[in-house]
Amino acid sequence: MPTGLLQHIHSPLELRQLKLAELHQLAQELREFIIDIVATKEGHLGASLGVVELTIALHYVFDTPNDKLIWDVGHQAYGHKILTGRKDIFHTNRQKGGISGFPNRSESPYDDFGTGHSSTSISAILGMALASALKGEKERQHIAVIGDASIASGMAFEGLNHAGVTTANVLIILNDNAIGIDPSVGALKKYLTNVKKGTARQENIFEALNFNYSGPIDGHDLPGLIQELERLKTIQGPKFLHIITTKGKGLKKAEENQVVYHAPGKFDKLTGDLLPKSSRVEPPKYQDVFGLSLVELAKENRRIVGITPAMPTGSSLKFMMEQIPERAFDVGIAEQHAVTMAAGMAAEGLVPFCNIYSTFLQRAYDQIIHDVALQNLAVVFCLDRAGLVGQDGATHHGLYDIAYLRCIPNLVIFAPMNEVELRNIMYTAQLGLQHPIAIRYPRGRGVTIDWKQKFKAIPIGIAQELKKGTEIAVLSIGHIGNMVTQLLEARKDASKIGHYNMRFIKPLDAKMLTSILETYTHIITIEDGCKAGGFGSAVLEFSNEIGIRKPIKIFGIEDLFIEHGTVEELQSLTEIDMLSLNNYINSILNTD
Ligand SMILES: Cc1ncc(C[n+]2csc(CCOP(=O)(O)OP(=O)(O)O)c2C)c(N)n1
Ligand SMILES: CC(=O)[C@@H](O)[C@H](O)COP(=O)(O)O
Ligand SMILES: [Mg+2]
Repeated sequence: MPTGLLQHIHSPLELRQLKLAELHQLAQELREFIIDIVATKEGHLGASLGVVELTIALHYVFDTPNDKLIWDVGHQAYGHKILTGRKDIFHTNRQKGGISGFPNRSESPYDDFGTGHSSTSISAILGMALASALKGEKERQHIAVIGDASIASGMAFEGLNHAGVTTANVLIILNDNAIGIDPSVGALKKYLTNVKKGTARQENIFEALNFNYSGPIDGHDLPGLIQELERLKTIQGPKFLHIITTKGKGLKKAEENQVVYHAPGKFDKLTGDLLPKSSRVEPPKYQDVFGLSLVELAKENRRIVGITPAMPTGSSLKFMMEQIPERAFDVGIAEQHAVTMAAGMAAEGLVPFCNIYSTFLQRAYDQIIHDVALQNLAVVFCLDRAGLVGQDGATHHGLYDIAYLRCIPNLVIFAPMNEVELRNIMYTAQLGLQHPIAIRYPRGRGVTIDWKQKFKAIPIGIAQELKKGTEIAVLSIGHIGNMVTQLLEARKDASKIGHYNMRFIKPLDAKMLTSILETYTHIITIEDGCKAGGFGSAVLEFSNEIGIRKPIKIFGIEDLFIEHGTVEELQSLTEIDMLSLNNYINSILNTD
């Protein structure tokens, strides 16, 4: 429980009663409180620690929630949540049934706009400012806080480009800590560094875009920040404040290792030391199987290139960036650019492995269709974090990729059941595939300790019969198939149940599916993706088309957004878990 000044703050109203001289103490208490909770409950640490002073200053100066405030990405909004009435429930952050790790309109009137994906804040705040103007609410202030990595994204530029020719009352605050999750990249990063050093040769970009620019100023100097925000409050039209902060500020370890402490897991709140992980030998993370296998393949095949939009660590493309830097590209938070750049490379005969989290690829949909699939360019999409991702929740689950990709002509879609299949499909994809391919795999670990086996090609469109049965066929796609295997191993009547690892969502294995539909009385499909338009849907369509109709039960995610929790909790909530599958099988076989 917080003590001191923080214990009395239940909303910004109480914050505004404090004297300026007391705010420094409040900042210290807020930092300690964030560290205290995140140390045991986990979450995004560095970004929130870096904006403690800014958060206090914004709620001190502006009339929130009447004035509008948007946090880009929203992973830095822990202080905001704590100061706006959620201090007592902050320990439920990212837990099932608890508050979200990101701003969420349904959670608080202070969360003006839901975020999670980056670079949306400028467009959203401009929309709100234009709406205020149309409604005659002339006094209302509109503020967006955006990081240096997020502002480099195309969508942020689109917002700036428009805002600059309006008279909208917006204040864009660039929180420049020179890092995203990994170090920021690109020409804009260089430009911002030059501005900070006073050596920028060009006219100020933001002034050129018609913003009233101020800064750079020290984002940890509370009195200075407050003074500047008070001044900007009196200026009408588009304004831009550039502040410099340190990610992880106030926890030495987090300042020193900003990549790890972006989201460090559990740590000692006093020393900052990460808590030791289990010493058990575990299967590798899928992301590492991708990253390490890509290096192996790229050493043999010089046409292979790797691409990540700002996730070298999360995707493990960092291994290739370290070992073969000339062929591995971090393009910044620029999913659309990443996809079209991959298309360009494929057009020139390279084999681009474009690794994008399933949820972030949503942003590059037209690029997949128009730039890749329509021209049948052999880009290899590696979709990490496909399926339920856990505590990041609704903004980050990768539940839609099967549905949004399945309708695109030319595209092959594959989901590995384990690490060996991931390696083998990567191997297959660089052998001269004539089509683009999407390979979807989940967050977390696989199932195979001995995963580094010799590469073997996987024939395109061929599924795998894992086990024959007599009555029910379970058709699984991807990693969730391991849960089916486990269940069948535990059932005494397993001889009645067949299990098929379908591997390809597209093209479906028509021969095997036909034989399954002819042989079994009941079909079950299971996937960690949305039901609508998903893998089960594809099986239903197929059965309808060939005119062999059997009862087909689809296990997948209903037409609802799924909040946060552990993956296991969410699987059970969405009934794609072992118990639900077991119960359904019992209901068919009349057993319990
Ligand atoms: C569209 C999109 N792509 C990637 C991400 C993953 N991501 C989350 S935070 C982040 C870095 C943000 O850096 P910055 O804007 O500088 O904020 P900071 O963490 O430094 O406060 C990235 C790449 C995302 N949330 N949204
Ligand atoms: C805020 C954000 O979008 C990322 O930090 C995301 O939480 C990363 O997810 P992983 O932990 O799965 O890499
Ligand atoms: Mg940053």
